Amino acid sequence: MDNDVFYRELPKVELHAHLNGSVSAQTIEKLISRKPHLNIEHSMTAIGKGQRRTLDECFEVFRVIHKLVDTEEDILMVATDVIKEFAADGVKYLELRSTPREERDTGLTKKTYIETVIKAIQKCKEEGADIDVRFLVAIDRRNGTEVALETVNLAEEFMLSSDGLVVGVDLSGDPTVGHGKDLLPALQKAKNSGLKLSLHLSEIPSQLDESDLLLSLPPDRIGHGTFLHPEVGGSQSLVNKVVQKKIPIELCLTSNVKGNTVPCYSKHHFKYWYELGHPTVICTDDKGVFCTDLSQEYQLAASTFGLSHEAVWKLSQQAIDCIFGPEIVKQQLQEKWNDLHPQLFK
Ligand SMILES: CC(C)=CCNc1ncnc2c1ncn2[C@@H]1O[C@H](COP(=O)(O)O)[C@@H](O)[C@H]1O
Ligand SMILES: [Zn+2]
Repeated sequence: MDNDVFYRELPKVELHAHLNGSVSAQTIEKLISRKPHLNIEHSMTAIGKGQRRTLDECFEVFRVIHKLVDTEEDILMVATDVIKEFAADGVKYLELRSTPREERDTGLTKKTYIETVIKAIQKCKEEGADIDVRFLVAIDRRNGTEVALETVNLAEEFMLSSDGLVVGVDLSGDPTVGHGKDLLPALQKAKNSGLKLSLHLSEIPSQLDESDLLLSLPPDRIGHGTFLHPEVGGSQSLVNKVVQKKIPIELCLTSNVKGNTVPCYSKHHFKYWYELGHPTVICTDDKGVFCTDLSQEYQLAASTFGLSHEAVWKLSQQAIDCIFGPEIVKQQLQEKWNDLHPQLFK
């Protein structure tokens, strides 16, 4: 089997995808044609092959995309397109995350924002897309304690009313802004109410105290964890906590290389955690902004670290254990993987 075909056909689980960072070039074109007066060009919303940016520049890209995605219609289209693209890439289970924005930015209340994403998930299901999609409501760390609490309250409400679609909360946003200690009460509240937590942790150096504090919750999954281990200025005690609590880490290779927090693919911390035998899940982060998809990320991990097709299969299958969806969904996915195995390894 052709290598590209193998990676596309490989059934995959995507657990770390920010909605507005996942918007494809085709969808951006549609948005630009809806809003020509904004004078936005596609080069302003994506970081191409071989290009790298500072973190600040990356976050500027999100501001541009947010200008393009500012009505209910836009959000519905963007979410629908993103879900269908993941499905076309062989993703069988997706946890999408997105930050409900302030009403002044979108004309939508935060509640309607979440409802619109849920509507897109339901629409894709009705249209028969072969993908199970769940939603994590995101907290932008720069907005502080009160907004975080407001977001958690909404997530709690939707956890009960969305028929199991809202499963958790994400903590993300510019890691150089704000401190986790201000968000701890909101995150603790979310956890107490049964929401799962996926937290961006140690995405930049010198966040040891914050990481230590947030690990005490503990989170159910970690996003990036780039600077947790001692080889890059983290600490053995942080690593021990993550290992003892078996907290899965979501790893996004291209995002970290293009965002300049990792010097090159071969120095990516995938190697460190994979060799420890710790649960790691390959993810895209922002497939639109970083011009990638999940098949490509698996392929890059395999070619960089010399993984066989069998090892890659195992990696994608082990991701099932890390989902926030219920046990029954894990079983269904295991069955799907078992059914598809002979096709890929004939
Ligand atoms: C800068 C860089 C290398 C990005 C990748 N690493 C990231 N780190 C933290 N937060 C992120 C990252 N990528 C996306 N986000 C969050 O996701 C948002 C975009 O998706 P959404 O509007 O929540 O639907 C961004 O505004 C930001 O809050
Ligand atoms: Zn992220």
